[in-house]
Amino acid sequence: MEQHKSMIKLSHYQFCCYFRLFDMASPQNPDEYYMALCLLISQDSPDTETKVGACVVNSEGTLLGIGYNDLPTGCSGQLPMLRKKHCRDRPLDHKLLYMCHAELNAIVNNKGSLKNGTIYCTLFPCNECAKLIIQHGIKKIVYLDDKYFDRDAFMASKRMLGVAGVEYSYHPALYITVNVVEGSFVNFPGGSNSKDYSFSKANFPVLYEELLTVDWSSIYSITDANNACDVLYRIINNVLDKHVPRVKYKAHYQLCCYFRLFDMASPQNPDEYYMALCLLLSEDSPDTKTKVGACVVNSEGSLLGIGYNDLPTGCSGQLPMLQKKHCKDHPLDHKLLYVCHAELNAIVNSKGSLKNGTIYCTLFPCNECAKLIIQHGIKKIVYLDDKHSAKDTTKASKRMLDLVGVECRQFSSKRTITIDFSKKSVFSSPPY
Ligand SMILES: O=c1ccn([C@H]2C[C@H](O)[C@@H](COP(=O)(O)O)O2)c(=O)[nH]1
Repeated sequence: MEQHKSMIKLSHYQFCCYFRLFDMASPQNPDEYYMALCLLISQDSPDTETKVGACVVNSEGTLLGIGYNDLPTGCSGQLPMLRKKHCRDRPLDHKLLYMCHAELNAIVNNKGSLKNGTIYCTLFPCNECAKLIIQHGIKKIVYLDDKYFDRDAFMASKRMLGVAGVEYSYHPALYITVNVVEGSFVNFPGGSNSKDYSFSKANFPVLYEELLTVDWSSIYSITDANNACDVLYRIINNVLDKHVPRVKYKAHYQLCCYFRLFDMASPQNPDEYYMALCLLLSEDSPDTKTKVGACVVNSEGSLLGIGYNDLPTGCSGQLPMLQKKHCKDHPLDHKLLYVCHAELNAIVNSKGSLKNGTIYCTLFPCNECAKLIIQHGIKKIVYLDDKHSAKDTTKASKRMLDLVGVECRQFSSKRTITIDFSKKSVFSSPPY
């Protein structure tokens, strides 16, 4: 039997495990399987310093969404991606103002319910991602790296996750040696600090056949491990495209009965109607200084989601809501680390597609909300107040929204609408 043998030392754990995707509908070791997928996904990130991958899995163990850190859809190559030290004089060019995190992208990509699901990520989620995770009902995080553990955003994240009862566990990394032997088996024997994988032709026919089509000689000649990884990555991607659906979509349309209370399918003046709703919603916010309301409407004008600024679900009364000036000595008690913005809540609450839809909000959305708005395909923002217009976060938000052509319109009206429950009526000043 002719034998072609290739030994490739992989410094990237992902390639070895990723092979398992081909023949395993329900992975024997889901943590390892999905973490390998995250690592592969992370390779697509344009961030040259920190590439992050994430995927979300529902309560039944089905993969529902994948994502990596990237600029918002439509912004690639048109926004700066600088580290803080490279833009000291130009704070508006800092990449973190614009970058959509891998976790956000995996969650936004997902089309099913994530209630009681799991998120896998190569980096521990920051506080903004933790808000999204909690609001989506995800109950477990498996992560690989925690390199920013001492930053406020990450300490706040753990604090919130702990209060909300989201479990998180560390996944140990492995280093693997790949060994391919044509004609008999594909073997992934481990060295020290690694694990053995053996794939027989009988058990893994698809993978096996595909690997035999590879010109391994081209890989023998590659001495540099990263180049070898690139070659393998391309091969795997080709095979994946043929054999494995990347994301399983699951439609989940359930409109909240609450919306029917208003009983107006197509309001005469949608902007006024939805802004009035936002103002009503904002009244429920526990933030005593700035109460914000938001709602999202799909491309056909149907109301799909509502929200106001509040602590993540399950955290009320258990996390601080202090203004910056009241927690100078305790920066970890600052409300902005924890509060889920009204826009985020409206988007997360919504149960249908927001592509080409509109978001109504009482305050101009910040950069974090703008990322969510763009990634969800929302094309119009109607806002009432722009009191934070001088902040970098608002300027960065406008820069991104402008770039991708999201229309932003300020709503104004001199009208007064009074709802009098005792008289069971609504009074409004002209013209209605
Ligand atoms: O786009 C936005 C921006 C802010 N919020 C919320 C978050 C906070 O609860 C307040 C802002 O507090 P200030 O004391 O005015 O800084 O508004 C939001 O929901 N959406």
